[in-house]
Amino acid sequence: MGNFIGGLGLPSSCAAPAAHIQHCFSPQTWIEGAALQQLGNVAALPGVTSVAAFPDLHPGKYGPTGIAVLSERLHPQLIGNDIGCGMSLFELDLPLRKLRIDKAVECLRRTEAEDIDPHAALAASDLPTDLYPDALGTIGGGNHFCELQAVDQTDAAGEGLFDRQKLYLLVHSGSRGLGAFVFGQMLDFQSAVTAGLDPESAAGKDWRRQHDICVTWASLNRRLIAERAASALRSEARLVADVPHNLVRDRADGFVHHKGSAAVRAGDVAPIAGSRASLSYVVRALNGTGLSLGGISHGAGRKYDRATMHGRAGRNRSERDALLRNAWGGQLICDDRNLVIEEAAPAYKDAGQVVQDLADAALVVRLAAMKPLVTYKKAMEGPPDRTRKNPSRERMARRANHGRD
Ligand SMILES: Nc1nc2c(ncn2[C@@H]2O[C@H](COP(=O)(O)O)[C@@H](O)[C@H]2O)c(=O)[nH]1
Ligand SMILES: [Mn+2]
Repeated sequence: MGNFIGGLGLPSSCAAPAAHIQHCFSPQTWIEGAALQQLGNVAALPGVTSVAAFPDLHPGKYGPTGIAVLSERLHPQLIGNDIGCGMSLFELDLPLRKLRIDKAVECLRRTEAEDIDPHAALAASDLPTDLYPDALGTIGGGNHFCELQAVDQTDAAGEGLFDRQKLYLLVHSGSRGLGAFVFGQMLDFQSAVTAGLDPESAAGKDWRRQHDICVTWASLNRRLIAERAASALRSEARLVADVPHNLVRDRADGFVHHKGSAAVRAGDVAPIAGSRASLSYVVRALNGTGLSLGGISHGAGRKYDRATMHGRAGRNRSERDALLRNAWGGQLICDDRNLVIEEAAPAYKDAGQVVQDLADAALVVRLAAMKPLVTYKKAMEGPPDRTRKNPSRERMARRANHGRD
């Protein structure tokens, strides 16, 4: 067996003819060489027939982020552990003029303490009521967030859709420990890592069934986070858009794997996140997405990895203090000093350029630019502890191994 390359687990000796790669970004966009190498590896995976790469493309642990991949086989490794991760945008029935940022910070800090009934929510979503109930309505670590936003600018195509007097919530989260558990099981199954899964095999069907559960759970999670945040702000949240970016979708000619690419259909409204100290955008997907495998960017994408950021930002106390505020008077809630640095705005590409590239490729039309007012980020979490006893995890394992009970 050959060497493993690019973190993809693809043996270098299985050199299949690489699939066509559609580059949906301009020369102005920063793309790391390592990401392009990983992209080439993806195109050579068994069963892969077409790949689209978006301007937020950057290297990842198991392959690049910012891609859509059409394949006749299922490749769980392309999706990774945060199955169903996505961005959801909500409008709050709270006027911007009433906002006191310091007060909102205190309220949003209590987001995860707000009362919810996870069992009832799971039942209403046709999910088992014991499926990671304690994790529901929680943001998770890393670059997941819950952010209070206001409209900075509306574009002609977005006129009437966004209210400059209102507040909005952008929630980025996924399937938490549930997705990590499903992916962890897959990593134990080495052949899936290298060759992917036959969708008709028992293992393929099993992963797909668990994947679908994770996608539903993750969407519910974002909704409950928004409900909690809205309740902490004494307000109600109305869903504007819920767009997952780590999942598989069916097509007549195979399976489209979205890894860090928003899964859209023409006409859909989708958020494209920037950073906590730069603008995020809302776009409408155009017919051109038929040619990009139904994918567009969901964020700006990383420019610098976490380790590199420690030499670039927050090098002294005043720099670190400055990282807690932004140009719109916005504030960051984050108790993890490392995360404050690793997630600083310069860690990310320019979301404005990302949107411009997508518009130039006739994939989207811009609707609005949104400014960050309060961003809530949670401390980084370690890798999932797969040995700890957890009743709902064990039930999930039983389901995975023996089918539905
Ligand atoms: N508005 C904000 N956007 C943010 C923040 N932190 C990160 N980001 C953007 O989200 C995506 C998430 O990428 P993923 O690969 O983890 O799904 C990232 O590309 C950034 O552009 C934030 O605090 N606020
Ligand atoms: Mn994500």
